[in-house]
Amino acid sequence: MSDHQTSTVAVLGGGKIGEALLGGLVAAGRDPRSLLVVESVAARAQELGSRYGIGAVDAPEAARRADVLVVAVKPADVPTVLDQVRDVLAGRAPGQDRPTVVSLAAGIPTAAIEARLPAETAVVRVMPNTPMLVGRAMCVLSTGSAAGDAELAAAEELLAAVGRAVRVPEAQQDLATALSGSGPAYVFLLAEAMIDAAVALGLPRPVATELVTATVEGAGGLLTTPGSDGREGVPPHPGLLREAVTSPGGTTAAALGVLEADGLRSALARAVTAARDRSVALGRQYG
Ligand SMILES: NC(=O)C1=CN([C@@H]2O[C@H](COP(=O)(O)OP(=O)(O)OC[C@H]3O[C@@H](n4cnc5c(N)ncnc54)[C@H](O)[C@@H]3O)[C@@H](O)[C@H]2O)C=CC1
Ligand SMILES: O=C(O)[C@@H]1CCC=N1
Repeated sequence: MSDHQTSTVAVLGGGKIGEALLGGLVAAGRDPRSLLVVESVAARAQELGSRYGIGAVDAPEAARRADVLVVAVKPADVPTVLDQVRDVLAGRAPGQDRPTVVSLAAGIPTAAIEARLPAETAVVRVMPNTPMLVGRAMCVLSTGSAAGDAELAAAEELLAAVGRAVRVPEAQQDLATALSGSGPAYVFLLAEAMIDAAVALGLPRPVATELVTATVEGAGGLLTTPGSDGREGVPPHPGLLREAVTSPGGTTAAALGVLEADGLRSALARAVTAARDRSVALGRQYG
């Protein structure tokens, strides 16, 4: 990969996560002329072009021009899209010239991607999440067999522009997918349910929405601010933050009693397990 200021990043698949990456990079100040999108729905490619000033090309052209080739299609479409770039990649020498392939696809192991590409292609598997669009991504990275420190560091640097990036052993990727990849949806469902509950009790929807979204943002701020639970040198503990809200005999205790009795905690445990298992199954099916 060449220097990040001049490198070309091509995204294969301009859907929800492709847009989150492209839009997030542009919002972070990256020159849109260094970004390309490959999108099979022409109207969608046009939409991304007018929204972010990004050029649309076909897959072989992307493979010719890219320093980083991002795979952002559904797991079922990964084999097709890799087949579309394989011959061009084979014509570029591994190492400095051949692009690093960064896959965002849930469940698909690096070994399965490598098997569809020319030998020695550097592959980095990443599980991002949609807050990338607003520079608040959690990206979890692992390397394939041909990706060295340089490729991993370059991928990390690219993704650090749109949020946080951490390395994990690939064996942890399915669980990371269930936590941070799918996790925003759990929070959105919680927010939606809280808003609907308040509306049912008579609060106007715009007021309920403002109260809930500010509460989620504020709670996130406490969870991520060192020392917010009164302790120094360790990350804030969610349980201590929750205790601080819960007055003896008060309103929060009344609410938490219902949530515990209705099994919220065990439902979340089963939900994360189901997401992890689905990630493993996607890898078996399409990897
Ligand atoms: N949506 C999310 O929150 C996250 C998604 N992912 C992963 O990102 C990948 C994409 O997911 P989404 O963006 O949600 O899906 P999506 O369906 O919104 O986007 C996929 C896009 O790829 C396009 N496409 C399909 N085949 C193509 C081809 N051969 N050439 C060019 N374009 C093609 C489709 O037209 C579509 O616009 C999946 O593998 C998913 O597991 C990972 C983390 C989070
Ligand atoms: O639902 C999915 O399969 C993708 C992966 C993580 C978030 N969305």
